[in-house]
Amino acid sequence: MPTSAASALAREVIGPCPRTAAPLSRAESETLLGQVPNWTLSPDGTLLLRAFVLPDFTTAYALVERIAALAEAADHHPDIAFGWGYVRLSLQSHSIGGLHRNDFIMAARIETLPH
Ligand SMILES: C[C@H](O)[C@H](O)[C@H]1CNC2=NC(N)=NC(=O)C2=N1
Repeated sequence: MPTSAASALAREVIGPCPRTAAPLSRAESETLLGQVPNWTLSPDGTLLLRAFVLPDFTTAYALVERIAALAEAADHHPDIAFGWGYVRLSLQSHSIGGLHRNDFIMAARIETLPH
């Protein structure tokens, strides 16, 4: 179950991310991670990562489809790798080469999906 903090984050609006916006600092990202505890930061702090372990290929693909629909609705898209029994996600705000609050909102929305 998502935490209530994750649910609140999931309801925030994903807004524009100007190229001039500063990426979140590691400290800011670590604070937001508290609201999406299944996610981790890449070592350089520029990516927000999540791995799902699933029973088989069809279940993994079904989750990918749900994530893709959410991403299209939000116009904010994770990189997705999947195969038999796994889905791996990587989020970044490409225009700034790092993390923005939008990435954490998207992560929280993904946590609301059944899996
Ligand atoms: C024009 C369009 O809004 C942008 O290319 C969007 C699309 N989806 C995106 N997804 C992600 N994860 N980061 C982005 O910077 C991004 N930019």
